[in-house]
Amino acid sequence: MAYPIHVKSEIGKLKTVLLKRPGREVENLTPDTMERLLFDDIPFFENIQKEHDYFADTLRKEGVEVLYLEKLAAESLVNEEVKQSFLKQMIDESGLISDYQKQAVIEYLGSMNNDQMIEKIMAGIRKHEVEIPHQTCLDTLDDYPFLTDPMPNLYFTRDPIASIGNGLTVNRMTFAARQRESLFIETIMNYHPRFADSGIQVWLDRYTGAHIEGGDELVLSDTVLAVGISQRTSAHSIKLLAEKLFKNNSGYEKVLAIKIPNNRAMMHLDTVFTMVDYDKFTIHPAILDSDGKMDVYVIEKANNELGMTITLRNNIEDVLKEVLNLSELVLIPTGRGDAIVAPREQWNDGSNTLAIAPGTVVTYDRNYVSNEVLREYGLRVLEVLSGELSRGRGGPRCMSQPLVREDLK
Ligand SMILES: NC(=[NH2+])NCCC[C@H](N)C(=O)O
Repeated sequence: MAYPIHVKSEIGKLKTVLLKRPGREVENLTPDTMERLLFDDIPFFENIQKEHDYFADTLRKEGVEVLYLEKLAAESLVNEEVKQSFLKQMIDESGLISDYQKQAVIEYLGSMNNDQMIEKIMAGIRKHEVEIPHQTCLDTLDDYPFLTDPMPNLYFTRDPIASIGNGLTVNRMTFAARQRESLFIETIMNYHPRFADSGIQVWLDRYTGAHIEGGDELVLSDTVLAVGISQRTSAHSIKLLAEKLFKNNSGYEKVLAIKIPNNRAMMHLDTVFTMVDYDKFTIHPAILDSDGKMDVYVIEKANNELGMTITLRNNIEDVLKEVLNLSELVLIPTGRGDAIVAPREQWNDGSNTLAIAPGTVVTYDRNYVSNEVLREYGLRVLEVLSGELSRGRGGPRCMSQPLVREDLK
């Protein structure tokens, strides 16, 4: 049977991917809100859309089926009851204070067709758009222009979800700015005809008591995962994920919990480390200490009381060789490891490659040194436009969620 989700590696030929075209939500960023909404600058709208279309076309030309989150979400709400309960939950999670506000917003959105409604929820709702009874109540009087916030990070489809084997994690995200994103995913998985009732396993849901984001979740093989302990993913959530995978015949038997620095530039593991071929990885040198070491906790399925053993190691190269049965392995340094080039290109996601087949990667054109190094190592590098997309601090891996990859031979 063909599963709607089937991802057993980071590099198997990509067959189906989930994207989100940047919409009005990025036009609703302002200098006052961008930091809280996790942006470092305001993108030029027309160009960010063009660049994203170029990215999608690059994938299509390589034979990848491109699905759009916004379209799937709208198609999931055909049933009126489903639509109403989705709307209610979305509005409950949108930070509105009074019931009057909530009711007025639900009525406003409910009067639209499903495509418009999804677009509007994602874009955010300005105060002047909705007439609210009892407008004099204090909670609508401040200067803040939005009733519900825009969700400008939606084009980073990597994060609210992670496909693992024939299942997924629907993520409880760290910052309020992104938490509603995974409600779209949950709704699609439960109600879209392509996914509903197809036996997809949910390894963690968005109500899990610990946070995790897909940028930290790397599927190294059909038995091994790597998960970053990062600004966005807690060690506790990795333990919960390992437990769930080990107990439920997922096929996964090892999880590498990789500790990375907690800062803006390196918010997720995939901003500093990605797999690009059977035996090749990109790595940002700044995650290694002066001896070239870092903390890697190897979590293995076991027949003990915990159901697992946990061993602290510090040589990532040795650990990767062992768990992937490789005699040799290449770590390719971002920006050639240069003290200026590496941090500069990493900032614009020079380490954040999307592998679409073993040895074929999609990268941002601006990171020309890192791209050159990848080519020197024999990789096929497909460059995409990055003037505006990069302002959201995410690259090709962040902007894509593989749903189906071919198994490796
Ligand atoms: N997988 C990733 N590295 N995603 C990058 C997400 C960037 C986004 N602005 C955020 O801060 O959440």
